Parts: sequence; structure tokens; C-alpha cells
Amino acid sequence: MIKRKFYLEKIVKLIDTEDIKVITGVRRCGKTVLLKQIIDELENRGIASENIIYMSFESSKYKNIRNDDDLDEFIFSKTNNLNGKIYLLFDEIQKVKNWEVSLNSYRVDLECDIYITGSNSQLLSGELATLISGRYISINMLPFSFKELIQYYDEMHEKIDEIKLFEQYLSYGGFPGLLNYENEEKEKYLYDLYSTIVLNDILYKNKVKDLDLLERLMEFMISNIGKLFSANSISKYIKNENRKTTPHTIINYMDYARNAFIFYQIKRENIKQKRKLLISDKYYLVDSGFYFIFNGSTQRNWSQLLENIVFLELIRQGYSITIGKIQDLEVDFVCRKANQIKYIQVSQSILDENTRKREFKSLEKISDSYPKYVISMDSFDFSANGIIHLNIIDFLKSENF
Ligand SMILES: Nc1ncnc2c1ncn2[C@@H]1O[C@H](COP(=O)(O)OP(=O)(O)OP(=O)(O)O)[C@@H](O)[C@H]1O
Repeated sequence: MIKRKFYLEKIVKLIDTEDIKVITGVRRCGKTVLLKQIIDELENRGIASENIIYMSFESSKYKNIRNDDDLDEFIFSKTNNLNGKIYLLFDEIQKVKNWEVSLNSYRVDLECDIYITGSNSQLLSGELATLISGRYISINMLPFSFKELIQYYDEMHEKIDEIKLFEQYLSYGGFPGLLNYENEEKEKYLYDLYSTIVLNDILYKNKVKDLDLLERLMEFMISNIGKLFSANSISKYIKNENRKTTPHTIINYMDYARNAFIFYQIKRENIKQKRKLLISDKYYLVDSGFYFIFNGSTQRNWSQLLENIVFLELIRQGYSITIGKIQDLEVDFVCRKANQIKYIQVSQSILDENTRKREFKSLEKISDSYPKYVISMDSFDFSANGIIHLNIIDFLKSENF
């Protein structure tokens, strides 16, 4: 197991703070392993193991703990005779009914520090969420980044060519569990994971009735990542296939998929007109592996994939992102962090002069002095009119873009 330093550093700073630490993220991105790494950190600090209580509600061991009363009975019996602070780590807490009531009472009645995980962004939006609102801090996890993939092979002492590794990352993405499998099995792993999310986290959880429509919508969105659409335009497209639907249904299904962390929805802004937000949005995937299962190796649109990978790295690095529109041109990403703005275009290659002109054109139209970049797979140094070219691998390897 590699240490997820990026997330651990954030969490370690929060140990012993009052807030409940909430770790969310798509299924199988590594939340359980991270909880175990937090436990290691607590033990390294000399905390007695009996004061650390880890419970995974996916495990049959706790199948009898179904609601807040069951959980309270268990926790109070376990902690009755303990001295000192107690560390509670609950994996997939949403399986326990009214869990918010329990956590709220532990905060008051026990000297404790609490960590929870969940794979749905609605974890903290149920009716009882107000009990802990304002008393938690959440950390959203993603599958492995390219840097973490390099770290993984380094720690395995496996020499691997960086370009080959990048190609592997482009195709299969960064779900950590994939690394236990060979190529053909990777596809199956991704497909099984995708199906579990669609069935359990979207269909059953939201009582979706039309599985066929849901599957068609997901396939459409995954194949069209990084393209502009609205619920109306998708609804029209799907109706053209002789299926019944409404924009309202499409909006609901897309929300469910976002809540399961499959997609990120990004707004579009007009850079010139006072940054006004526009109607249609873009969607990006939580991991490019899911693109692969629908688009195989032959039909892949590399620019789309690169854009998705750049997007993921930007949100990992804490940027908030919109898509930019300037006159009739698009700027792929407008990135904001701490009063700074950066503009980014992503292109497979800018070796061809016409492509280069096209990619630079929208950035050249922006008159402010914030930094502007074009990221591509090319590996030459190039800058013109204040626009800097970056190689994608260098970009992904940078600690602080
Ligand atoms: N840091 C890591 N290093 C190596 N492998 C990892 C790491 N983190 C996770 N994995 C592997 O990825 C898989 C999924 O990890 P994990 O169970 O922690 O994910 P999860 O987010 O808790 O999943 P779920 O939401 O389904 O409970 C496991 O096979 C695990 O071994």
C-alpha cells in the first residue's frame, strides 16, 4: 500500500480538532485504506489501540448494527472503562440509520475524535444532517493521480518508462485496485466497478425505475465528456432514439450520477461580460478508466481524455474551475485559487501551426495579465505572446502548478 501523502497531510493537521472529519469519494478510490493509514498515524503518536475504534459497516461483523440505538449500545459498552480520548473511525457510516444522532451525542458525551467515510455526496444532506452541520470538515478523495501512480511503482521497485505509464494512466485511469490486475482483467475490474455504482449507488439508492434510460444516459455522458450540453439537448437526443424522457428526468439522473461522484459538473462563464454564467455545462469523469470501457482503444478521442486528466489534476490541486467563453471562442479551463486566476487550453499536440494558432487564439483574446497556458503531449519548450506551453507529464508531476 502506498501512503496517500496528499490526503494524509490534510487529515493529520486535523487530528484532535473538534470537527468530524468526513472523507468522501467514488467507490473504491481508497477511503478504507486511508482510514487505516490514519490509524497507523494515531498509533505512531502513542495512542493505545483500545482507544481506537474502527468499524466498517460493509463488514458482516457489524451486520446487527442497523440504527443509532444499536451503535450507541455498542460504542458505550466498548468505551465504558476506557481512559483518555477515544478515536472513532466509521467506514460507510450511511448504512446505519440515524447515524447523525449518534455522532452528535458522542461529540457531547464522549471525549472523542471522529472520522467517517461515504461514497455519496448526499451523506450530509439527510433530514438529520442539521445535527452536525457546521461541525464537520470534508475531504473529497479521488483515485490515484499520475504522481501517486509513479510513487506506487517506485515503492514496488519496478522500473517503468514514464511515457508508457502515462499511456496506461490515459487508458485505465487511477483506481488503485486496478494495479493488482493484468490488462485484460483491468477492463473487467472497471466494468464491474462501474456496474456496481450504477446499480447500487444510482439505481437502488434513488429508486430509479428506468434502468435502460439510465444506462443510455450514462453511456452518452461518458462518451461526451468535455462537451457542452444541457438537459434539454440530451433529452432531445435521447428522444430521437425513440425513447421516452423529459429534461426533468435527465436532470434528476445526472444529479444522482454526480452524487455518486461519477461526474463533476462545470459551469461556463463569459470572460468578457462580467463573468456572467451561461446556461449549458460540461461534465468531466472522476476517472478516465470509465471512458475506456465505452470507447475501447480504437474510438478514443485523446483530446477529450487529456482534458479530463488535466481537469482532475486541477481539482486535486484545489482550484475551482469554470469553462471560459470569450466572444465565439472557448477557453478550456478558468482556474481560481486564492485570488489568482489561471487560464488553460488543452490540446493533444500543437506541432501543427494551424492547431497552434487555434489553441492560442482564445487565450490571446483575454486582455488581463493572469497567466495563460497551453498543455499538450508535445515535449518542446514554447511560449509566445505571454502564453506558456507545458508538457502534460511535467504538468501532472508538478507538486504545485
Ligand atoms: N494507498 C493504496 N495503495 C495501494 N492500493 C490501494 C491503496 N488504496 C486503495 N488501494 C486498493 O484499492 C482498492 C479499493 O480500496 P478501498 O477499499 O480503500 O476503497 P474504498 O474507497 O474504501 O472503497 P468502497 O467505497 O467501495 O468502500 C483495494 O483493492 C485496495 O487494496
